[in-house]
Amino acid sequence: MADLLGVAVLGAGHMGADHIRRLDRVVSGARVAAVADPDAARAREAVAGIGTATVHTDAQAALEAPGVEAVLIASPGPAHEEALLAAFARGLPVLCEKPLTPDPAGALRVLEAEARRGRRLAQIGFMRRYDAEYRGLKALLDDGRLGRPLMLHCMHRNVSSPPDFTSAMLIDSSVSHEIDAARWLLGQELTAVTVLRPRVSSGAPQGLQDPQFVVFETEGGALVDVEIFVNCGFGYQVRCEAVCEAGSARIGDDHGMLVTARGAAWADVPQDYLVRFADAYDREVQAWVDATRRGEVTGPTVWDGYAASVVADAGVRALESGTRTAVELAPRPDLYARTGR
Ligand SMILES: NC(=O)C1=CN([C@@H]2O[C@H](COP(=O)(O)OP(=O)(O)OC[C@H]3O[C@@H](n4cnc5c(N)ncnc54)[C@H](O)[C@@H]3O)[C@@H](O)[C@H]2O)C=CC1
Ligand SMILES: O=C1[C@@H](O)[C@H](O)[C@@H](O)[C@H](O)[C@H]1O
Repeated sequence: MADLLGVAVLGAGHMGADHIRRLDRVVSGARVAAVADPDAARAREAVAGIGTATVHTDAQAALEAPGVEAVLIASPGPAHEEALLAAFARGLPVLCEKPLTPDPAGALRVLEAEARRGRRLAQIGFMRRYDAEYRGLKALLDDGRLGRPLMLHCMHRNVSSPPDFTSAMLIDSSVSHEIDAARWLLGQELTAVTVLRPRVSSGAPQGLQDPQFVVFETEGGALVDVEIFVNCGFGYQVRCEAVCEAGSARIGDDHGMLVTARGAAWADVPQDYLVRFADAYDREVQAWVDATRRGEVTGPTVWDGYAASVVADAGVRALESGTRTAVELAPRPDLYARTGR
């Protein structure tokens, strides 16, 4: 366990650069061995000062670089399938940012490739499972004190969306987190989705259906509603309230310090996910490094990533058609044993 795990990071943009900093300065047991980004200047900037990292414009070259033992994929979603399959072919353990792939067909190919190998290689980057508040809520629901969960009311707001963000991406990029969180919290698959279109905010870029109101049905008969609003302008806010038979529990109101003075009260509101979920990303990457060094793979599975892609795809079709859309999952391979209620 003395040697540091050599990690190749694919993609040195917003998330990739943050994970490179995290691997270099926050988590223990790992080092950045290589980075790949078609934008070489961005890759060089992300590893400035990290003497051990080689820089590549091609992902394959980074996987083959000296000292690479594991891969962190932080390239855009459409590049994930190729990177995952290349890592699997080399037997390299992977932490792959969400989404597994944006399309269900690609996600199924990745699922089948891992299942064919007969052992897990990839952890999917659904970091909310490592957030202290989400973990507290999960523990409370699992211990049964509140009775059976009936509904989840979720809220997901971003200050602004990146350029080129589409109406579909509100679901397959942003709501993908609620899809995974709901499946995990409830221990149930999502079976159908309906998307309602509130009036569009004047703060939304031309042509973007923002906000949206998404309703999921679960196999156990619970309902999950999600307000997704990615150009709210005022803060990064993620909340979830579980309403159960014998009580309710809500997370996401934690503002740190609340100041009261002169007849008013105020608190800082985080402006983006890198602040709100900083601890969750740190725990996620540390857990991945620790498990990899033990020769294990833990955390969200490729099945979880596949299910999220299928549900999100049904959500995008529901947005387009305006009708309730059923979710159809492929049979679950034995490799991904079912857990939860
Ligand atoms: N877990 C979370 O909360 C978040 C996850 N993400 C996910 O992280 C991934 C990256 O998102 P961002 O960093 O925001 O995007 P970004 O656009 O800031 O960066 C992506 C980088 O990947 C590079 N790239 C493009 N094709 C590549 C390839 N084939 N191989 C290697 N690099 C390639 C681009 O040049 C760019 O530098 C996405 O999957 C996104 O969904 C993004 C934001 C938050
Ligand atoms: O994953 C993320 C982004 O890709 C997505 O675009 C944002 O809406 C989410 O808040 C963030 O966590």
